[in-house]
Amino acid sequence: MDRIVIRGGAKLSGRLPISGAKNAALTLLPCALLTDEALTLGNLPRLADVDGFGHLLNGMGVSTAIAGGSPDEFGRTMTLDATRITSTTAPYDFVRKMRASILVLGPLIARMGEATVSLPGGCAIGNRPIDLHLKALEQLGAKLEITAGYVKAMAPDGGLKGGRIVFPIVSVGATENALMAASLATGETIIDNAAREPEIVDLCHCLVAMGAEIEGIGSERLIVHGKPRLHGASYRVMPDRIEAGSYACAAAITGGELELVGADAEAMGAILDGLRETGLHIAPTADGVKVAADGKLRPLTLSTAPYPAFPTDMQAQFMAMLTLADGASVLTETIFENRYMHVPELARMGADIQVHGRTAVVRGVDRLVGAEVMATDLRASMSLVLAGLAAEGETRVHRVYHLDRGYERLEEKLSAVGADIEREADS
Ligand SMILES: CC(=O)N[C@H]1[C@@H](OP(=O)(O)OP(=O)(O)OC[C@H]2O[C@@H](n3ccc(=O)[nH]c3=O)[C@H](O)[C@@H]2O)O[C@H](CO)[C@@H](O)[C@@H]1O
Ligand SMILES: C=C(OP(=O)(O)O)C(=O)O
Repeated sequence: MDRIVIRGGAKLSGRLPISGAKNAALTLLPCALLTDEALTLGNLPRLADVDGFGHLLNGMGVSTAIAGGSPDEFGRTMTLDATRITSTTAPYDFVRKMRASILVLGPLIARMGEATVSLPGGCAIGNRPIDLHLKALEQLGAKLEITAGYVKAMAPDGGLKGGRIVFPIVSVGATENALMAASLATGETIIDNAAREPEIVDLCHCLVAMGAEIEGIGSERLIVHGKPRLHGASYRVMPDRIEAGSYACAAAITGGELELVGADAEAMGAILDGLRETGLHIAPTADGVKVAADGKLRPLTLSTAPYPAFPTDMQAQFMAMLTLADGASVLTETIFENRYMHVPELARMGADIQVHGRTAVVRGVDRLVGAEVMATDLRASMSLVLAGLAAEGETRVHRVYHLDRGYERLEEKLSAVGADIEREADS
């Protein structure tokens, strides 16, 4: 299995391109199932999850053609054609590797009247049930049956009907499934307590480009006027705010300066606020956002919560950065119950972190020391890379496949701005 080897200590500086957003891509790809015309998605990041989703759709009879994308370019354009859907099943093997596979459920039942999708089960960061996805689809008239680890969903005669969905807690994925299904349902659907993440806004804009009618985009109440059919469209995936935030942390932890080319500052509100609080200078540029460290990092207190608050997907990277701050930081994780798997690994590099339930107290230390560390999930992996960039000596991050789910050619991007980092393959 590949490893990432980092010799820490280099200050990063230069221009670093930001890829299309993984979490937007993973909800735009299943939109292809909503129409018998072609959907072309540009700026798709080259990630294991995007490839995996393409293969899942191929298994359903969707053809995928990739245009452009020479090996030295970032991003690709994919045209997906779901003229004939030949299977409405998402098998266990896909869903267990990529939870976002559950996002085929809404589109399939809306267009085909049926879907059989493996239950995803838990994962390294928590339990992650899908009850809210299922309840939302029931509000649109779907009949559900759970057998042998699969959820089998059927639409009533005449298809899904608009309804009222009130989410008891904010869920990104359940809001996405509800939006896609409601776009092809008969009549009006009101979704209350909808997630407001920028990736949801991206999904709404793509659905509108396909002929959907949605009111309240970006708010917690979405009103969808269902259409009998949607048509093809061309849509460009938004920039990845989590990737951009992660590389901003890389500039901060190495005392460097980076221009994040293509980053969208507007979508990064709470992330940039947090970075500013640590003392990082942040300025918009014509091409993106420039971030520059200025002396010792200041500690901070933050809590993860749904957008527009601080995202759980940035908690591990901030924690790595704050291990070298001048004082004690307090981080509280409110979204996933088990998202501190990086703590013992950071501790092996000299970090001083105490976890009490959902809260972690990070006391800044003077230095980190390189070590062999094990990545447990995507953002935990990035936190170890960040620590490695600042640590004395060599860090080897094992189980790199997690990083390949969410960071397009990480070692290439980082070495181009001065990091001493390489991928070591098994001989
Ligand atoms: C592919 C993608 O976009 N993944 C993101 C998405 O995941 P995902 O869509 O899975 O996350 P959710 O927003 O649904 O999860 C939020 C919380 O709701 C709970 N929940 C969710 C669904 C449900 O049916 N029942 C339930 O109890 C979850 O366990 C969690 O505690 O949003 C998360 C929260 O911003 C991010 O960390 C993930 O990177
Ligand atoms: C948790 C994440 O993704 P997923 O929902 O795809 O597991 C993430 O991107 O940090």
